[in-house]
Amino acid sequence: MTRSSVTTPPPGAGRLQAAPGGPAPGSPLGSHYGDCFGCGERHPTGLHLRATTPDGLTVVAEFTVGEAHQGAPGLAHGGVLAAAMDEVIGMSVWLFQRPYVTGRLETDYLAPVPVGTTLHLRAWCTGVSGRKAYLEAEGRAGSPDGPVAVRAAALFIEVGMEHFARHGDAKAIADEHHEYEVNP
Ligand SMILES: CCCCCCCC/C=C\CCCCCCCC(=O)SCCNC(=O)CCNC(=O)[C@H](O)C(C)(C)COP(=O)(O)OP(=O)(O)OC[C@H]1O[C@@H](n2cnc3c(N)ncnc32)[C@H](O)[C@@H]1OP(=O)(O)O
Repeated sequence: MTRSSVTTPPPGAGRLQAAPGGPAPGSPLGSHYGDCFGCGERHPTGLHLRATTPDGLTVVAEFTVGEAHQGAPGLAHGGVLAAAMDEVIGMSVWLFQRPYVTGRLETDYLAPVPVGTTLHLRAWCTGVSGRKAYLEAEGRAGSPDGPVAVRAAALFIEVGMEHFARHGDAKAIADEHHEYEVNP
């Protein structure tokens, strides 16, 4: 992965620790919002990512490229592939058990991805420093050990739940997140 200094953990960055109350190895990771383009089950043309954590420290998910995801005829749009990487990395909020948002996302495109291809996505954390989390992801075509078609490196920033209330739809978030106080 070609990554910048912004997405490279600084010396002394900590490792991701399994958070108390976090998902057990083998657990499915839920959708954070039903209308989310990445993971929402209600979204008509979204990516419909369904993720699990094999070990409590990484996220795996699948995304099948559909007609609604094209850029060039018959091929996935690069922005849609970036969204898939953003989403599988973003699913790590369940591992951290804290809300994070994308600060920076860097993407390498290694091969075109035809409509109908299932991308096997995996994301992992390379370091944590204060509010900053450094994460990487890859998408392999056809099977979990298929050729890597997309890679990404990201800087995610921890926010409070009030971030979503202040900038977004507080009621929609509260309706789906009874476990958190959205507007403290
Ligand atoms: C069990 C858990 C439960 C979770 C439940 C969640 C439910 C809620 C629903 C949803 C979840 C999330 C959905 C996931 C979807 C996939 C992820 C996305 O697509 S997220 C959307 C796209 N991203 C944004 O919209 C961010 C927009 N940006 C911002 O809001 C701000 O810029 C923010 C919060 C990122 C930072 O703003 P500041 O004011 O809080 O903090 P400052 O001081 O600016 O930054 C903190 C540190 O980070 C660095 N930083 C921030 N952005 C950077 C950047 N782009 N490049 C380099 N450094 C950056 C800064 O330099 C600073 O570093 P120094 O502490 O000084 O060392």
